[in-house]
Amino acid sequence: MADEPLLIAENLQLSFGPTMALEHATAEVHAGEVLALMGPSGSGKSTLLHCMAGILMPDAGRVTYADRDLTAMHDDERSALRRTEFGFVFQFGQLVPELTCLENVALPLRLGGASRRAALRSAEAWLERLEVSDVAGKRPGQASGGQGQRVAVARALVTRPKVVFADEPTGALDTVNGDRVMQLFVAAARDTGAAVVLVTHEPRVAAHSDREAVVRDGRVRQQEFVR
Ligand SMILES: Nc1ncnc2c1ncn2[C@@H]1O[C@H](COP(=O)(O)OP(=O)(O)OP(=O)(O)O)[C@@H](O)[C@H]1O
Repeated sequence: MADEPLLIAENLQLSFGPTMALEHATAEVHAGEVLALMGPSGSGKSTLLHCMAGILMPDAGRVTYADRDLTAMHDDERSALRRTEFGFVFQFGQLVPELTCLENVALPLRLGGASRRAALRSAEAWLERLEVSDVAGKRPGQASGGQGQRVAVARALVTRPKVVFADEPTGALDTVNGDRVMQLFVAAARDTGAAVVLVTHEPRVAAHSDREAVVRDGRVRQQEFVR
């Protein structure tokens, strides 16, 4: 693990009207590390993840990625950085329903300028790695929840992002399927060297991480090493 954190959130504050979602929240993740953000419902986990990913802008505080201040960038620059350096996995996959699973995984590469052939070849390899080659030609609606989440993981990793953000990635799955998705997800992320920032309520999901940070009342109350 590198000494310097890859991504640092410092003293973030963010209010939604009267609701103080983040109050001096501080967290960091190193390259290749899996960080789990735990904590009760409404404590600010998702808001913190969205700020770390440059999707939400804090009212105060700073997010630094590879020595670049995300909070000081123009929107275009931040969007470009999200597209090229970050990957995302959410609870319900958010795959494009009209495309096949294979086309869904190829899409980020196509948007990045890859040829159709190269993108599909790479997507095929990722589906195989996530053990869902059998749904390649199916639309997401024809795949099971667990298969859909594996496809979503493949789509998030296909561009080899430096950081993958996952918000309750197995929240809609049963324990067995959820565990398998987490195993495959974390193993694949470790292979590519990606850092993972993961929001979860479930200790068994967090058990796949290297480190846990507990979010309470908009602050990161405690960080502990799982391994
Ligand atoms: N877009 C929004 N508009 C208004 N309030 C919001 C918005 N997003 C979050 N909040 C509020 O901010 C607080 C933190 O929400 P957040 O979703 O970050 O918590 P969480 O820990 O991820 O919760 P959960 O585990 O239930 O998803 C909550 O009080 C929530 O109601």
